[in-house]
Amino acid sequence: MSDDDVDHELLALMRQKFGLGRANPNAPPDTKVLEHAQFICDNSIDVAISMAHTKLAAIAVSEEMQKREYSTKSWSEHELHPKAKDEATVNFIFTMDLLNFSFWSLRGEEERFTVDYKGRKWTGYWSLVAALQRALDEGIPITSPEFWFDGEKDEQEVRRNAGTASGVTKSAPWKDPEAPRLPNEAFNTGVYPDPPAPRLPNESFDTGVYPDPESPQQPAASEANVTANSHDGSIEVADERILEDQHDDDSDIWSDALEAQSEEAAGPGQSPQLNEEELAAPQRVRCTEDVLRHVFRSSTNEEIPMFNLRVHCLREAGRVLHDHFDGSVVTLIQDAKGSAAGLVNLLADRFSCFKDESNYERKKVRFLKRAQIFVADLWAAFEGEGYGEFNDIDKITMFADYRVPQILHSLGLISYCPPLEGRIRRGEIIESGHSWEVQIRGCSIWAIELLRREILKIQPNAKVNAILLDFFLYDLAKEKEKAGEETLPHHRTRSIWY
Ligand SMILES: Nc1nc2c(c(CN[C@H]3C=C[C@H](O)[C@@H]3O)cn2[C@@H]2O[C@H](COP(=O)(O)O)[C@@H](O)[C@H]2O)c(=O)[nH]1
Repeated sequence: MSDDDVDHELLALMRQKFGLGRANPNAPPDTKVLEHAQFICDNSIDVAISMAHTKLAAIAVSEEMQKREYSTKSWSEHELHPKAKDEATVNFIFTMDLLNFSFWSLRGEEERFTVDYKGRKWTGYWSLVAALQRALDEGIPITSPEFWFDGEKDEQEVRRNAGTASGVTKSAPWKDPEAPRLPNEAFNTGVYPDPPAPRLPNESFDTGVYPDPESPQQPAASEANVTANSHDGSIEVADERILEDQHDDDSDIWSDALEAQSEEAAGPGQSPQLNEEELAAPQRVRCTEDVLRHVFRSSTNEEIPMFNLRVHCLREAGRVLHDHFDGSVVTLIQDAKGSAAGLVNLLADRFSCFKDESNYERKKVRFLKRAQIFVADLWAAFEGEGYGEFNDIDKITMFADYRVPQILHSLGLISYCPPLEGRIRRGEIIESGHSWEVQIRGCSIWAIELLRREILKIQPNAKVNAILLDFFLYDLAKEKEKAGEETLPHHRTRSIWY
């Protein structure tokens, strides 16, 4: 670091020591996400924003949004989104955005995690929404916090009865049901130990013939999984195959635990069988991992990505809501007193699984993607009224996921340095927290802000904010993907945050 570089850590320390720049307790809440996005963009060397393309996109995007009459109403028009303006919808949206991350797959369209619902096959984000709707149709109360909270106690009882708690090797502490928590550094780095790699196709076990790792459908050698070593916080990049071997080594112990609870999956698309009592009275079903595997069952060989961590998110949210918000999401919303930024900060402060932060140039930066999209989904679903009424909704920024940066790149608003573009084009995983990932996320947020400003320059009365721009561009990205118009693939980072 050269002499004239600002040492942000030292600056923050001096401010704290001399009470300078201390947040005014009466100031309106601010998430700092937009400020940090501008800081990242101003200091990015691998990702750039094109103002020329931003100005052009402002014309095209505003015209298309006007043509489609794009508004908060568009949210409820999606087939799978809940329509009622009630507390059940609040709970649905909270559950959805608690788990709204990492749906991309190393597998082809036929093999990737897929949910069959209402006669259609749903993948990606929509597979999550479909799985939740399917569970509710089956009478499983998957969107109620007390269900997740009570399930944690049930789970420990089930495992104690199965006598597996002591049997799980310490080499994978996150698998040990008695382990108090995921390693703290996992929350700090955002890199979580991957759940056991998906099992190989069943026929491999029957025939003993395993797919040739070099064969085209296998992930490229460089597409690795990233796992956090829970002992020293280091990041190990393990090849997919190595991870599968590890999984096979541990799987006896791990699958013993599951078998102790119920029959193993009867094969692709079949979940562990719920017992007659559970099937007859699903509303009394307990939220054990077995039941969650049933909820998130796939019609292919791939289970929902990062299953363990999704369970962890549900368990933590159930505990925090029970301990601090009377077990109610509505109470959580009311505690924010009508402030969108206040609700985002409340989520980030109270729920570690919403605390989506990173470091850039020795400064802590906040993205808070799922906390922000929760507030945005509430605002859109309730059309700015009732549980969706906020006095500062325009403080919400774009949600730094992996899909919108892809369309921003295809529209020319953002561009990548050749090594980064090459890595994305080859589909190689970028470690969570890597400078490249932080630059993509920060510059995408700032690009949407610049786009919003350019639209208001040409249409001062446009009803547009970062949320509607983001929703519109996400939907546009999915339309392009469906039409096979994808250009550069999205960047791949296995992350719990987005
Ligand atoms: N920035 C942004 N990211 C979004 C969404 C949505 C869906 N929002 C719905 C609600 C209103 C809109 O009209 C949408 O219909 C999902 N995601 C993220 O994308 C990824 C999933 O991608 P794929 O694997 O292709 O399904 C994953 O990180 C997920 O968290 C969005 O709107 N904005």
